[in-house]
Amino acid sequence: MTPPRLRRVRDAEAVARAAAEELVLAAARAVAARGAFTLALAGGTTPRRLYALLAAEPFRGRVPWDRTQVFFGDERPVPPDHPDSNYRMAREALLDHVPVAGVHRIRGEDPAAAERYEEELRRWFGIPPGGAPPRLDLALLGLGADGHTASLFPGSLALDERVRWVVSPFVARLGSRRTTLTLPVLDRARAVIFLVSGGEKAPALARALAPAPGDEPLPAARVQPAGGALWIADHAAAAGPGGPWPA
Ligand SMILES: O=C1O[C@H](COP(=O)(O)O)[C@@H](O)[C@H](O)[C@H]1O
Repeated sequence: MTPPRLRRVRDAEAVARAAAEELVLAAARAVAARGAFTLALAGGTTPRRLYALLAAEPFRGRVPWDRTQVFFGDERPVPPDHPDSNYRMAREALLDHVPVAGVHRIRGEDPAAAERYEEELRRWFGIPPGGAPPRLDLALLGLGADGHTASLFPGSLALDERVRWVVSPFVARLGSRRTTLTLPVLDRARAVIFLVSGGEKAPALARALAPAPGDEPLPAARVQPAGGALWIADHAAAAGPGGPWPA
């Protein structure tokens, strides 16, 4: 397994900028190799700045949007216009402003959201029943202060899912259902980038990158793509105990 890499940058703005540069490179590589760029967006608070940066020059002009297919890592159980919707956040910050080739939202409001999204992935990637999970070119992820990523929360049975690509676990601490890509899909991604900003994330980041012996791995640390995940964190988030981490 390739170990995770950590890039420490000054602040939330620098996290967004570094991630945008990585995204431009991943997109160029994907389009050169396969003619399309498949991207999974993260929800939550941290990636909004990245999306806003990508929607404006110079980044807007550096991404081959007309070859970009946008997917989502997770979604709340709400309709697309709800203030909690990951899709709405991404649409307002980015998708309304760039000419993407395709947007594949998770229908969080639909009780069959997971089955429908798995079918959508299967159809778009042209994978027959029983085939291996899709290989996204880039999956963007966040880190919750509790160590969750996408909607894979600590203690969730969804973390042990090996067959389904998308599941809708009930998250007891939220008292609601979430829909999320599973580890088999996230681990197949050609590149995975975690965006982490703010001191409240420092203990989780430290535990994810440098777990104490015998520590139960946090959900975010269980994402282990073949090429190793890149963690981009600001100084406040990277100030936790346990370093030095692989850089
Ligand atoms: O990967 C993700 O992480 C977040 C945690 O995000 P935060 O920046 O709001 O703390 C998660 O809740 C989100 O839905 C997800 O895609």
